[in-house]
Amino acid sequence: MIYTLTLNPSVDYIVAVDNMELGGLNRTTSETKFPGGKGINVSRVLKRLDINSKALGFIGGFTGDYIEKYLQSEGIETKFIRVSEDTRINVKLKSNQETEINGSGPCISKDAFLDLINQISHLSQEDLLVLAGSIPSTLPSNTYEEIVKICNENGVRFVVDAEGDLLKKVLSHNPFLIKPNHHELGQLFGTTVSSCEDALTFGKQLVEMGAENVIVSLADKGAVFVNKDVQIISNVPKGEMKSSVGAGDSMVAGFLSAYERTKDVKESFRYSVASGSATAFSIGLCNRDLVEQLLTQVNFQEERE
Ligand SMILES: Nc1ncnc2c1ncn2[C@@H]1O[C@H](COP(=O)(O)OP(=O)(O)OP(=O)(O)O)[C@@H](O)[C@H]1O
Ligand SMILES: O=P(O)(O)OC[C@@]1(O)O[C@H](CO)[C@@H](O)[C@@H]1O
Repeated sequence: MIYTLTLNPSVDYIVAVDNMELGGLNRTTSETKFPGGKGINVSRVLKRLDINSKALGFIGGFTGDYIEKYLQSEGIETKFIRVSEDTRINVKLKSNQETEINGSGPCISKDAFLDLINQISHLSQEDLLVLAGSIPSTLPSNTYEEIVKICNENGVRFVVDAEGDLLKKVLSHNPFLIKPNHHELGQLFGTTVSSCEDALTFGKQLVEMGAENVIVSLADKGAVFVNKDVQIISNVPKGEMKSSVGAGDSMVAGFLSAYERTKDVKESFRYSVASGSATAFSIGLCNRDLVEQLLTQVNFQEERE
């Protein structure tokens, strides 16, 4: 079973404003809301690609109720731990540019954290855990490391989609898959990554540091895949960009969905790119029809064994 863990879920409130004026009264031209948080997005896209998963994490209050009911209405199994404060609301503002305001999220008590550790301890070799997103400030900063150590003790494969130190510290524990974007990759190495060639160079280093499979996304510039056997540079499909929220998470879900079926990393990477772009071309997350339509536009420009 695939489990996704979202330590800090959100209700994503996506609003469009023409010519946003800071300090003035702005009125929306459209508004919509969805359950969010990176792991939850992975579960939602997996479901659309016909793969079941169970969503774990902390939720609270009316926003937490909204997320749980929404996921259940989509047929996604959940086993959230309740906390006393409300789950955060993240504002995604679409105007001349995309601007995001992410909340800091509820306080997580020691007991709630121990409940989570207990859940993770019950996963087994047949399971895969996706750890995605930021860690609430009330949890220790080594929370991901603590969780992946338990995974390794029990033979559970895990995927990490997180930034900076969170990602760096799990590398030596051998994640099955990581997916930094080019900014995050640059941050890790104290440099700027602006081309697919650069991304390949640093992606290879992440493999040497312990990651089994690495995808680096570079928004409209392409994407790269690296593991110990193969290095691939891919284009990304062309289309009308609607909202990039969840595009990276969709890449993780696209990869895992195809890997579950084929165990073929090249095919899984093609699905990953098509799923990322399908979400970028949608308000909300991608659907299966668009992913399959875009697959025909994913071309590997370079492939080295
Ligand atoms: N302008 C675009 N045109 C086509 N595809 C795009 C575009 N922007 C993003 N994508 C698709 O989305 C994927 C992920 O984009 P990006 O590199 O922005 O990841 P990210 O920063 O992790 O995303 P997120 O916004 O979810 O944090 C890309 O690999 C690509 O498939
Ligand atoms: O604050 P975090 O945990 O880093 O990111 C949370 C978030 O921005 O990531 C998702 C998109 O990837 C959104 O659904 C959500 O609002």
